[in-house]
Amino acid sequence: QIKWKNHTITYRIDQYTPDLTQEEVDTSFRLALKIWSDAAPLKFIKVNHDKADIILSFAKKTHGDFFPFDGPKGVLAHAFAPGEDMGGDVHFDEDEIWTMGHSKLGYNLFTVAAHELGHSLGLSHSKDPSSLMYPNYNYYNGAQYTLPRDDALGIQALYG
Ligand SMILES: CC(C)C[C@H](C(=O)NO)C(=O)N[C@@H](CC(N)=O)C(=O)NCc1cccc(N)c1
Ligand SMILES: [Ca+2]
Ligand SMILES: [Zn+2]
Ligand SMILES: [Zn+2]
Repeated sequence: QIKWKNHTITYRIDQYTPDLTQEEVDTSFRLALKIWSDAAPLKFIKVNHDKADIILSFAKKTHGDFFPFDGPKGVLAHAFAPGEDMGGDVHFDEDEIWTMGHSKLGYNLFTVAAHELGHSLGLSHSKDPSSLMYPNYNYYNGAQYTLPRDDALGIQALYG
């Protein structure tokens, strides 16, 4: 199983989005990480300039890996499974409109980040339509969100 050996995992935010304030992006990511550290013995530490396991950034179209983004809609973000270098990194498609609340127009950053970080931790897609790791986007409110059972079982199987 591909997973992080060390349960203390560092993360760094390299590129922000003009759609939200830096504070809103930091909060969305912190809440998304908390979903997972509440379900398994994991500790996330934010670093600013040092080496980090998980690097989060926003990018458009071709952006330095073999998975160029596709403009508005379609692919919203992608994440690499645990490992060295790009392993664990998360890229968000800057051509999407990133939101804090629930707006018809854009995509909720917390929700997408929570899903992507599942991949960064070693989870793949789930067939359970109610799960966070289900392939298609469903909005979840970060403030009162609890991880669905299928995802909790998944993360426990890796790090429990
Ligand atoms: C083949 C992959 C690169 C697709 C890509 C994905 O799954 N990234 O993790 C993705 O952006 N999928 C879209 C599919 C779509 N456009 O509905 C998505 O919403 N993924 C993020 C997401 C967010 C929240 C919940 C769930 N279940 C999925
Ligand atoms: Ca897109
Ligand atoms: Zn990428
Ligand atoms: Zn996914």
